Amino acid sequence: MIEYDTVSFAYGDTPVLDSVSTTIDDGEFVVLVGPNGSGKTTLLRHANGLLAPDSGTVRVNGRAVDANVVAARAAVGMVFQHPRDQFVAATVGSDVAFGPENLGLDRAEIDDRVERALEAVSLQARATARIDELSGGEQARVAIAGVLAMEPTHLVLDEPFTGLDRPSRQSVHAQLRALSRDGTSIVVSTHAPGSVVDLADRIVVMEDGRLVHDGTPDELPDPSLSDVFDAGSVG
Ligand SMILES: Nc1ncnc2c1ncn2[C@@H]1O[C@H](COP(=O)(O)OP(=O)(O)OP(=O)(O)O)[C@@H](O)[C@H]1O
Repeated sequence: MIEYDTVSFAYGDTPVLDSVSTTIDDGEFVVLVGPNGSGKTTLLRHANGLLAPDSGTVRVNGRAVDANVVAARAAVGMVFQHPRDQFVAATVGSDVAFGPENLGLDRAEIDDRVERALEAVSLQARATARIDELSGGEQARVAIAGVLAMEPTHLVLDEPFTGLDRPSRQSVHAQLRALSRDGTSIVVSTHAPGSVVDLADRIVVMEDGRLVHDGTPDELPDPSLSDVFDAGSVG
């Protein structure tokens, strides 16, 4: 469970988060929607201690993130906006192995994790492929596999559909749906919700650093949110 309790944050003199409270339950699929600059990335980066609140608290599995950043990072896997920036190796398998290798696991356990992570994103046949030869959708799935190999209980994806064509998006959607069914909680941020909303248990809408809507997809559309939902539809 990830709990945001009245979290406020500013970059220097620029306030970005204004007393944000919401909880992501275990196994829940949450879509975080908001225009560019509304504070989505800033909010997500608090979930594993990349940023710390000026006031309020973020807890992961009941423990304050700033009291144990290592535990929060183990529990919350993050896929950033441009997966390409996240790769550290030339081939799929070696990139996915990088995280578990840094945990100091033995080789058999590393190989096992890589196999399971690639299977979870249906890329087991591409383990020896060069990452720069993959499609955008396959690269997004490799980034997800790299995080899954760390065996997080929560997966947080910041604008994972940017630059993906429709088949690639559908493929990533399918993988996220499967992971969610297997019990991983998932948070996807997007400025252009589109069809990812169909996967969500809950939609959280941000505007200017505040949560302006937090509810099930059935509770949408709220006419006051039409600007957000008209902003685009790529997700
Ligand atoms: N490192 C930083 N230093 C100063 N201001 C920042 C920094 N990162 C983000 N901001 C500002 O904070 C505000 C919120 O940015 P944030 O990236 O969290 O929003 P977002 O909703 O994720 O938008 P986007 O989809 O464009 O990433 C914006 O006004 C942005 O310019």
